[in-house]
Amino acid sequence: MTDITTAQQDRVQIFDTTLRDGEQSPGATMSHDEKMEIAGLLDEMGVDIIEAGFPIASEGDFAAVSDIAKNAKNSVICGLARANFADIDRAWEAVKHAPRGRIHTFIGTSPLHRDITALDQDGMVEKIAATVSHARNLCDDVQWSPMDATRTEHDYLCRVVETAIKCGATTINIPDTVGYTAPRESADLIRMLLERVPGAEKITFATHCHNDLGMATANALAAVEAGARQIECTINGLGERAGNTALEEVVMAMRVRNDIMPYRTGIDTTKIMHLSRRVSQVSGFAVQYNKAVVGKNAFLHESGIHQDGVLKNVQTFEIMRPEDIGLTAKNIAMGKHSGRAALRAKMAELGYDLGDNQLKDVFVRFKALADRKKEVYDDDLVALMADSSAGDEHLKVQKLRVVCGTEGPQEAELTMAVGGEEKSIDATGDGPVDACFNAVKMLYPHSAKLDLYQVSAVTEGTDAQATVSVRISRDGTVYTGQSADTDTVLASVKAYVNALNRMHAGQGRANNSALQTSAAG
Ligand SMILES: CC(=O)SCCNC(=O)CCNC(=O)[C@H](O)C(C)(C)COP(=O)(O)OP(=O)(O)OC[C@H]1O[C@@H](n2cnc3c(N)ncnc32)[C@H](O)[C@@H]1OP(=O)(O)O
Ligand SMILES: CC(C)C(=O)C(=O)O
Repeated sequence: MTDITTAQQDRVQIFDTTLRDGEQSPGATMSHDEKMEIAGLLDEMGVDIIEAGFPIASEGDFAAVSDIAKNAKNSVICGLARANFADIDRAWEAVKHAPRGRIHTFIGTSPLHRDITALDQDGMVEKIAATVSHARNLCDDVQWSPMDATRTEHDYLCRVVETAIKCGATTINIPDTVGYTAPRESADLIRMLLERVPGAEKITFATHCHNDLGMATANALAAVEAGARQIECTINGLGERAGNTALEEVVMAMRVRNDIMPYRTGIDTTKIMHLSRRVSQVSGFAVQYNKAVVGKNAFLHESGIHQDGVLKNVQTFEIMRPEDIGLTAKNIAMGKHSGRAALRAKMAELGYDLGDNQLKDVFVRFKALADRKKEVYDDDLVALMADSSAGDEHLKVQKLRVVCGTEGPQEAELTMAVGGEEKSIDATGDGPVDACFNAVKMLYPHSAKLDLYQVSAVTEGTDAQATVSVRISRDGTVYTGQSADTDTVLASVKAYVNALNRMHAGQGRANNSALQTSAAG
């Protein structure tokens, strides 16, 4: 017979905040549709709680959280709120549509944050009592966070946590807001709260770590060992500054080292790779090659001794099986002679369930790519999917010819459909990309500013595809575009046009422009 108490004690809830804290990374904007897609994938993967946004922040955030709540299947949908009634009411308005909704309210409790909100210790306790009670009157599932908990005096932290529990909080999250703590201290803090706070045994403690000193994963796991039973994390560790605890890292650590960390999650780990790729694509944040679990090199072996070992027994240099995170065995080689059945099967391996119409479109583009490239790798196909665009776009690149080289100025001849009307222009610039962007702007005059232009090679070789991310902004709203092609200049123009199409369709996000501080002053 299963020991139910032990089983429950071993279960760690995964709270994903890619769509809230992750999206707070400067520049990591996601459109409404992209958020819906990512939330659907997180729900399917078995994430227990999805923090879908900060509903009072903007109409766009409110709409995203409401729509995600309406479409939720298994996950609890959570909205963030500051310690005031207006934020809490707005969060409830958004999450109440979910089969299970949660309000997450917070306030900074450390001396630095008490100064900012101009509250003394007693005043803050009163505010916490009033706001947590208000949230609990609206919703049965209330999470409360003392922001900057790891720099809050212990006695005061115990007092505020006790207040929140008494007023109805069901989860208490202990954030290491600035990535300041270290593993032993992270564990000691949770242990101290469990020992000292009356009622602590009735609620779930959560851990929310940032990676400023590279310790977010270690700190989260240490908190779990001490009794926390919810980890807050993001896909690829996306998040403010150096990011949050990476979901894939904590989940795989508990799975691979279950001998010393005997905890369970509800995550279907085979969905990790697909989510990692999609979040990277939609946020425009590339995953570093040597990133734990999901980096391009995580299962690659180049040096002879390692290759020899892996060939004789893969466990010599691999502690996880690639298929456990959804990296498929490459037994279907894709090339110009492949047909639709193989493409559909390969795409399914990569996590894309293609309907008949989508397969038709992707197949045409796959064949065009296979004609230009000797081998079509999995990453090429993923890039091809990122390049999928709707047929009814306002701007469409039709023809492009570029002259570049040592004899400047570089020139671009561009033909583009603008609202269905074909237009052509010649333009010059400082380099081929500049010439092309100038041509686009002459055919479609606009006042948007180019904030980011980023190119990365998808695979190796001179025939590799380039993926290009472009970010533009206008009147405080940010629009992103992506494209991939073996022709880097064409990929650049298509990514730019993709961002402009989103601007035309009003699919942007308010720009909480990043403040940057520098040690140099
Ligand atoms: C650690 C974290 O990740 S916390 C979440 C951070 N995320 C974000 O801030 C993203 C979304 N934020 C936004 O869109 C905006 O900041 C808004 C809409 C929430 C607020 O915008 P504004 O009203 O213009 O306020 P602004 O951003 O300038 O300042 C924040 C205000 O909230 C107050 N505040 C901050 N945290 C809290 C809190 N937990 N409870 C109550 N008040 C708070 C600040 O003291 C400040 O108040 P003030 O305007 O009276 O000085
Ligand atoms: C809102 C809180 C939980 C937060 O994001 C932090 O403190 O980092």
